[in-house]
Amino acid sequence: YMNPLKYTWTFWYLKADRSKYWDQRLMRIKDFHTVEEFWSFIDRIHPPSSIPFGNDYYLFKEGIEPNWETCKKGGKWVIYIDNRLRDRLLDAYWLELIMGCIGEQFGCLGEFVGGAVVNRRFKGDKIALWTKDGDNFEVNKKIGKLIKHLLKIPDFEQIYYEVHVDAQKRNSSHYFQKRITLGSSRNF
Ligand SMILES: CN(C)c1nc(=O)c2c([nH]1)N([C@@H]1O[C@H](COP(=O)(O)OP(=O)(O)O)[C@@H](O)[C@H]1O)CN2C
Repeated sequence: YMNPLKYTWTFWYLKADRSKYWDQRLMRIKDFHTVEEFWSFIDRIHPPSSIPFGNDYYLFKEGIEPNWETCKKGGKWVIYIDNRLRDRLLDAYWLELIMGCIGEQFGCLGEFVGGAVVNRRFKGDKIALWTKDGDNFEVNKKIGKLIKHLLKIPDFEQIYYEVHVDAQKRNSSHYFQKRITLGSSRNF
């Protein structure tokens, strides 16, 4: 007897390939309806720490494509992984976050969750949780606190919320627009 998931989740993979447009590089890989299906897949693929730089993993609810167009009203909590700690933290954070998603650890706030992302980047890896309503400060703040709890991120470590509208506008002049910051700044 298989354990059904509350939602169906879809795994996407994005390969770094400068010769293709971004949306042509995003590949839908597999849907999961049960816990067993999900873990047998996750156990078989490379962990984030061993995929090439420039590649991404996405685990999103079925029907929600992991792109700004589909999620235009939304935003994302971003966790920047310190390069010195990437070998220890990247895989651990990713597993905690995807377990939190499929395991409905966000409780009634789960309906606001779109999915989880890991960006493998030479300059520094990132993990993100996309939420559906970029302007719902209360909900997003509660979700941010749950992320820190689930991933056991120390209080002083900062995580940031950015809305996709700002991410789209970002270029050399714009920096990451921190709509919400959770965590006390290091320099007290
Ligand atoms: C429909 N469409 C084009 C489009 N639709 C999208 O939804 C979308 C993009 N483009 N993205 C492109 O990737 C670059 C890196 O973002 P990054 O988040 O990987 O972060 P890095 O700067 O590589 O660390 C973004 O600057 C953007 O060019 C990202 N993205 C989500």
